[in-house]
Amino acid sequence: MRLTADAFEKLHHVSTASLTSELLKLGFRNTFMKGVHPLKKGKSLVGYAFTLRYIPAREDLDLEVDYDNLTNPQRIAVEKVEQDEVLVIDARGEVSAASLGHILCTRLMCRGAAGVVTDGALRDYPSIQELDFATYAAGAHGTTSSVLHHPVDFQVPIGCGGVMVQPGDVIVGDDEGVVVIPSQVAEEVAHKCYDRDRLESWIQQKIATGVSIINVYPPNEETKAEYRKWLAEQGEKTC
Ligand SMILES: O=C([O-])CC(=O)C(=O)O
Ligand SMILES: [Mg+2]
Repeated sequence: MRLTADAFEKLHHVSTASLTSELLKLGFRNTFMKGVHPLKKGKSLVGYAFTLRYIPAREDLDLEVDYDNLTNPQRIAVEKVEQDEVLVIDARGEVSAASLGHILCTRLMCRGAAGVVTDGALRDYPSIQELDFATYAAGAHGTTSSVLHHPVDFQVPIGCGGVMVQPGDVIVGDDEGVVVIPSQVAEEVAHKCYDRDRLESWIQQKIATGVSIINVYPPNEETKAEYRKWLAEQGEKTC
């Protein structure tokens, strides 16, 4: 299920914190990945999950140093990720070897991918930071993936940072971290969250002038009316 262009764009302008609150209202409590951080601050991420699952490596199967692009699920996945998709890797939170590195990130960027998210590590970390590409990881490690990880399949449900990710779920990242939005609610959540963030930034500006949180955060009917008036003055349609 794909988002409207409007909803996709709005998700670039909402915070992951706000998204977790909107998802909580719908009953989703576990949506924010633990321990997964942006390599590049100020680069937001919005895209559709393309999942890749790693299991622990074993010496008889994972001794390859020259990965076979035709048989290795990691390499096959990299050549399948499409425009606006995010490669989300289940690395079991293991950061003692990389999930992938600079060249594979570059290939994904050139394929039009929106970004890479792993709950493991990335290698070539300083070079990846130089790319104009949204990348999120739990750490940096110079060692190649096959020492620790056996890529086993892709486009299956996975866990990443302690959160379930289904292929096609909407992934949103900001400087705080990464949120997973179940695809069936993503359109609704995008619009509600955008409206919520506008209201909250108006409230924050009001609180910064020294007024009490009482009746303002959360807003009572009077404060809501004041906000609607302000929105109308901005020439915006009210929500
Ligand atoms: O061999 C690897 O782990 C991948 C790698 O360094 C890269 O993508 O640049
Ligand atoms: Mg490399």
